[in-house]
Parts: sequence; structure tokens; C-alpha cells
Amino acid sequence: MKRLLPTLRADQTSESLISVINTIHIAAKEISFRLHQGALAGVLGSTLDENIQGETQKKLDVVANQLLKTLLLESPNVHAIASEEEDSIVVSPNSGHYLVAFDPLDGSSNIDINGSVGTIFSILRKPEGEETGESMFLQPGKAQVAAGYIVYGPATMLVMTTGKAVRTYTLDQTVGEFLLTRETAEIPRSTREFAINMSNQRHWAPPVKEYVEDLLKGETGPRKKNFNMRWNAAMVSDVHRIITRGGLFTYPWDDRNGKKPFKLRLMYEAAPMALLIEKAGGKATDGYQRILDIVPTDIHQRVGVVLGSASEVDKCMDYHAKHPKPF
Ligand SMILES: O=P(O)(O)OC[C@H]1O[C@](O)(COP(=O)(O)O)[C@@H](O)[C@@H]1O
Ligand SMILES: [Mg+2]
Ligand SMILES: [Mg+2]
Repeated sequence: MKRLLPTLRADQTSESLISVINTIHIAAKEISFRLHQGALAGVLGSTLDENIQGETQKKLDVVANQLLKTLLLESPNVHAIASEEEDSIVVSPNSGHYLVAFDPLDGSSNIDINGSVGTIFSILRKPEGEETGESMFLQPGKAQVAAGYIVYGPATMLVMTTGKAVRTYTLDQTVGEFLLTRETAEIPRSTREFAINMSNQRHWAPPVKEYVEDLLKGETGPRKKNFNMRWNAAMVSDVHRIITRGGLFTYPWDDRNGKKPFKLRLMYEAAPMALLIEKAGGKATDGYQRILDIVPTDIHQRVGVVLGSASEVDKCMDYHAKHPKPF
């Protein structure tokens, strides 16, 4: 079976980008090891701190962030990082050509219940001339030179793209190497499966309420087919299912908290997933426009997400188009 680095070389990836990806995969192997040790590694439970988003940090959020941050800032090819767990960007003493944005541990509420969690990463080129400011990160998702995630489930898998195919690798725990297990991910155009946190139903805007109501009506409703629902409470894990067998995933606008109408973060959750989904033949939108076209105004910006099987995303967007935008 092919190993990670030779497959990247076969895709004509530059050596400097390969070195950044290699650094992320080294950190991911360490995170995977600690997660699989569970309570034995003393990393379950919460810290007493909150991150910039006002969320309580789990011990593993901190450990995973520290590992990625330390290793990436030591890399000669990285100029700066942005992380869910860091208030601001951190600039490296090295003058590399790449910027890395990441969610070190996605789906943290699954850690203590031994559920699947992940790491999401997005790699951008540092714009010419700019040295230190946060603005160098504020590029649309379509500018990403690579993006991917590691899902720490029963197996640890790396799914990534450098703009060509979406490749899937599985960590062989016996030799500590990621081996290519799926050459090209292809998301089926249609689906009978959707993912949404139904407990927020009363807070959704009319298009999402109507769309989901019609899905639930099944064969006797306007969609004329029955749908199944899945919700893993970790975007990585839900997106991994969609990359594997199709489906629709949405975390839409809601009015639970006027200050936070969206849950998912653009730069290190939505945009990297959008690149993977599009490269695998699916669609990724905020309900109205392509996520990859959105130019961020803040590194921790949040956004609505509707992604997955292309014809189902189109269908969901039709419902959005019928109503005024809630934001
Ligand atoms: O609490 P909910 O509504 O199930 O939300 C789950 C969502 O929150 C997230 O866990 C947020 O990620 P973090 O764990 O990185 O904060 C997403 O991965 C997931 O889709
Ligand atoms: Mg997350
Ligand atoms: Mg996180």
C-alpha cells in the first residue's frame, strides 16, 4: 500500500507544502495515540479555561492545540498559524511561505464518551509583502492550497486534497504510517440521508423548517422518498460519512443567541470541508452562496453550512431562495 508522502509527490505537490502536511500528520499521530489511550493518558475532562469563543476547553483541546502549534511554528515552511483555541494568529520566527488555520479537536463533546472526534486543517499561501497581520489569513476558501481532516474513530483516517483528488489514508498503528486506502472520493449526487441537530428546530429560519418538514414527510410528501437521519455531534465525523457514502449536512442560522446566529467557523471548519466536498463532486454553501467564495472578515468568523450530495444541496438552496434572508 502507498504511503502518504510518496502519494503527495506523485501528485506533484511541492516539497515545501509536503513538509507542512508532514508536520500536521506527525501531530495527528500523537493526538491519535493519546486519544486511543483515553483515561489512561489522563486527558479526559475539562480545563477551568474558556477559549475565545467562550466555550469551556477540554483537556484534549489544549493538548491537541499545543502539539500542532509547537510543531507548526518550528517548521521552516510555516509563517503563521490561526487556531480555534488561540485568540489571535501566532507568527513563527521562521519566514515560511504558508499559513495554517486549524481546529485542533473538533467535536470535543465526544471526547469523554469515547465518540469520534477530529482535527481540521486549512493551508493558505502567505500573500506577498505582508509580514505579520491577521489580514494575511483573510482569503476566500478557494485560495486554499491544501485542506483536510483527521478523524479519530475506530480507525484514524486522514482525508485531504491539494486541489486534485480527495485521498483517504488510514493510520497503520503497527508501523505508525498513514497508508492510502481510497484513491479518489466521489460523493453520490443524490441521497436519502441528512444530518442536522433537530433539537434546534424551533429556532431555525422558515426555509430550513420547511425543508426539513418535507424530508420528514417521506414517501407521502413532496420529496416522494423516505429519508434517514444521522447526527454525530462532530462535524468531522458527519462530513466523513458524507465523503464516504453521500448525504446532506447542515448547521444553519438559528435565533437561540442573537450574538451567535451560526455555530461553525468559516476558516478552520467550513472552508476546508467545502474544498474537500467540492473536490469530491459535492456542493458546499451557506444556503445562498458557495462557501469557497466567502471572503472572511475575522479569523473566528462563523457561517451557515449546507454541504454534501450536489442535487440535495441544490434542493435545500431552492427552499432558501423562496424566503428572505434571516441575516
Ligand atoms: O452541539 P451540537 O449542536 O451537536 O453541535 C455539534 C457541532 O459543534 C461542533 O462540535 C463544533 O466543534 P468544536 O468541538 O471544535 O467546538 C461541530 O463539530 C459539530 O458539528
Ligand atoms: Mg470544531
Ligand atoms: Mg475544536
